[in-house]
Amino acid sequence: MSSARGTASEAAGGAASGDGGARTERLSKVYGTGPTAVRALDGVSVTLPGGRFTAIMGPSGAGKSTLMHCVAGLDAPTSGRVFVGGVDLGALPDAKLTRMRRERIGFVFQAFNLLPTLTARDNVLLPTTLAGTRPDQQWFDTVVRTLGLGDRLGHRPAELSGGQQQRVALARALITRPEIVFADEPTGNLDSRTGAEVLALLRRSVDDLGQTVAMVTHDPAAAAHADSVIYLADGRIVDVMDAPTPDRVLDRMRSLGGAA
Ligand SMILES: Nc1ncnc2c1ncn2[C@@H]1O[C@H](COP(=O)(O)OP(=O)(O)OP(=O)(O)O)[C@@H](O)[C@H]1O
Repeated sequence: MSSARGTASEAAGGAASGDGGARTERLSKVYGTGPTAVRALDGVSVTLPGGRFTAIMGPSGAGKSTLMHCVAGLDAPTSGRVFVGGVDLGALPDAKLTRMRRERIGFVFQAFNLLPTLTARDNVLLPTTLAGTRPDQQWFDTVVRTLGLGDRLGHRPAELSGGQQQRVALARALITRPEIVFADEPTGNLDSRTGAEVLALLRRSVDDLGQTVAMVTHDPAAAAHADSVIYLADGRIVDVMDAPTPDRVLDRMRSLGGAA
């Protein structure tokens, strides 16, 4: 299965992309009050289209983490709305929001965040264990095969390389077939070759498994694995680039003053 690739205007929030993925409407987030208040997001309307891989870039303090946390339901916006899979997060009572986060949103972090006492298999299955649901064995097998984890399932995290640990974390994020997977600097702790492998697997989860991925990164080479790149500066979207290449991303980052 191959993903349909949309256009820049879709990625920027123009055209509807069905109920898959996530989108925001005039999202604002202000931290604090009075003269010291910080407007981290300033009216951001963006679509993270279903079945696509979107990178989020921008200089330090641009609002990337805040955007990701608001769309993932980890932080409440000051104003505006967030939809994940067509569901308005702001309209959900706390218990339903928690369930939504657990079952319909996947996370991959720079620090892997695996439980050290559990095997790779039990780490992957943790979201279903916590939810008290039965894992879909066929999907589990597909994810494990796609990510090349078949012969590592009995290992604990300390017995795995960094790249293998990140693959377990990605499998865990995918096990519930979430509406969207958020990856926050997922290659930040990996050497460049292992990082490239993990990025290729994120890419494959979109192309072969039909998943939706949004990744925050400072790395132009990482962003070039995405279908499109959204650039934030001072809490606003300042550009969207389709079919990014490392050179084009680097040029754009330089012009925004955020090149590493
Ligand atoms: N909890 C908070 N309280 C106050 N200000 C905050 C808080 N979190 C973030 N900010 C501010 O909001 C702005 C956006 O921060 P955010 O972490 O979203 O940026 P970022 O683009 O992810 O940066 P980086 O690339 O450095 O991680 C910054 O000015 C930051 O200082």
